[in-house]
Amino acid sequence: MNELLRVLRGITPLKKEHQSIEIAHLEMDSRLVKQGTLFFCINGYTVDGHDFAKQAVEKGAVAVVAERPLALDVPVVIVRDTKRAMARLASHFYGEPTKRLQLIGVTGTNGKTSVTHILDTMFREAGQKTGLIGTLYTKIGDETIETRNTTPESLVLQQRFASMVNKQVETAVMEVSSHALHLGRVRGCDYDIAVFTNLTPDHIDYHETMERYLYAKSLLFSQLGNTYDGKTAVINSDDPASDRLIQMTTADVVTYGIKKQADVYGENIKVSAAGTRFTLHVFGEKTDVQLKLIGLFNVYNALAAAASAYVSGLSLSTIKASLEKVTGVAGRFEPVDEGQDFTVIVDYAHTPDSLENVLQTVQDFADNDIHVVVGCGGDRDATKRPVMGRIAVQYADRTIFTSDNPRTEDPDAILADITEGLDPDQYTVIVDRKTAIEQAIAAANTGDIVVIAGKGHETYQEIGRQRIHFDDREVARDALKERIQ
Ligand SMILES: CC(=O)N[C@H]1[C@@H](OP(=O)(O)OP(=O)(O)OC[C@H]2O[C@@H](n3ccc(=O)[nH]c3=O)[C@H](O)[C@@H]2O)O[C@H](CO)[C@@H](O)[C@@H]1O[C@H](C)C(=O)N[C@@H](C)C(=O)N[C@H](CCC(=O)O)C(=O)O
Ligand SMILES: Nc1ncnc2c1ncn2[C@@H]1O[C@H](COP(=O)(O)OP(=O)(O)OP(=O)(O)O)[C@@H](O)[C@H]1O
Ligand SMILES: N[C@H](CCC[C@H](N)C(=O)O)C(=O)O
Ligand SMILES: [Mg+2]
Repeated sequence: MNELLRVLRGITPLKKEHQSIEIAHLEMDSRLVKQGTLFFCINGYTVDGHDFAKQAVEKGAVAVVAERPLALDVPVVIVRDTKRAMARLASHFYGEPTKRLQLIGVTGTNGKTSVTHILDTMFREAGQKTGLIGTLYTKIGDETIETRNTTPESLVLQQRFASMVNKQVETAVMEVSSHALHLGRVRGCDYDIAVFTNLTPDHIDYHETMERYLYAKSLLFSQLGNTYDGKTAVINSDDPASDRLIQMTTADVVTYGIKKQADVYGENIKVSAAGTRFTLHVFGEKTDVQLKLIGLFNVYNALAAAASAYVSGLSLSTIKASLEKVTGVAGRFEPVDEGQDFTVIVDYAHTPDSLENVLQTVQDFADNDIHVVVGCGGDRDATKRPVMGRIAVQYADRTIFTSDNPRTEDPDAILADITEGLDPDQYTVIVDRKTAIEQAIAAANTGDIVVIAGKGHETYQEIGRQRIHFDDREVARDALKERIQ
């Protein structure tokens, strides 16, 4: 244990008889403790991990890291911040795995899942074994592991990276949420490339102001390092936050965009229902690209990925080939097709900006009416609700407001926030999401587009503290079959 703890500064030296204690595992959840574990007491939002230290010891913890003295039969190492100590010890315990991989972190309000998947396709196309950590899952090569958070806690992260190193992964791509940055989950991650997609209102419940939200995002760029050692920040120069983020890092900066001058840019963009065409310019070279992905926002995602891949040494021909190969990510602009004569799209838009982007895209090629089914999650940023309400009715010919994941909030109260200030003639409220989707599909005519927004890939609905099975795509498919019969 002495060897492990030596990386921590400012702790009381271990007693001699404790120095040789063998640490076989690190754990922050008492329920998962095994014999030989070093247990970290984390004071969380719901409970205080210090209250579970005794249980951890009963289950086999041989030492505990805590923020205050605890009466236990095992040594208690006192630190100022257990989360910080946990990140430090985890990266050391697992052999600093991120120094042995190319690590790319992607942050921003929207597009993280999309960009990480495009990058994953690119590195695979280049013949590399890849790892991916994000909203949908963690992937190591072709093995998929379920995850609860978009960006897991440091302990889990370092363990996953170690597993990637063991399995000869060369490049790992991960989504880095603002929560993770603020809570220090990614301390100890040695990023080679940090990517910024965009910053628009979301998570104000957590960060309180846009300024603090931006500050949290900027931590990824300050974390890139203070030395000129081949690290690169890849920044969307069309986003107003770009200057601030560029200032936060001394790493090399590569910009991408469409509107302003950038190192990597797209032009001649043509969006259609079949895909998106554009000319990709990368540091003076150019090539035409035919994306299967739809929408201007996906050009941004493609540019972010292209710039990062190019920086890491992939050729323009590999970049082009993989961009053309990328199919949609689950729940992102995902069509549900049962042979009907109108279009149904399930999309994870759960922020004002993403909803507007998706509806704008749909409007650009819609021949007939646009129907939208949308709601907002409970126990989450309430300020986005009326804004999303206004956006929906602005673009749609027929809007049904419904429940997303109400969680512990009253669904009617969430819907009242969404519809605040709207003309009641512009929308219908159907609290039950299944009924809302069924009605939207029943009302669609030839050539219409039905957008079901907010839950994308999610296969559950959280009502109260319960999670029930729910999948927008399944419900839509059943409704389509019913209609066709
Ligand atoms: C607000 C928040 O971020 N909460 C995270 C936090 O939970 P918490 O603070 O409530 O934890 P807690 O239940 O109080 O437990 C405290 C400690 O006691 C321990 N414990 C608890 C019970 C027990 O019996 N024994 C025990 O030892 C726990 O293991 C933990 O170490 O720590 C957990 C473990 O890391 C996270 O899973 C959890 O994320 C929850 C699920 C969450 O919803 N987080 C959201 C806000 C979030 O982080 N979202 C971003 C994506 C956002 C986006 O961009 O879309 C993400 O990265 O996922
Ligand atoms: N670059 C972009 N700009 C704006 N909107 C986007 C962009 N890319 C995707 N979107 C929209 O945002 C939704 C979420 O996209 P994606 O899952 O890639 O983002 P994310 O940042 O991973 O989100 P989350 O923070 O919830 O994990 C998509 O379904 C689409 O509607
Ligand atoms: N990671 C996002 C996902 C939101 C998805 C939406 N369906 C909701 O439940 O609000 C969040 O936790 O804010
Ligand atoms: Mg995501």
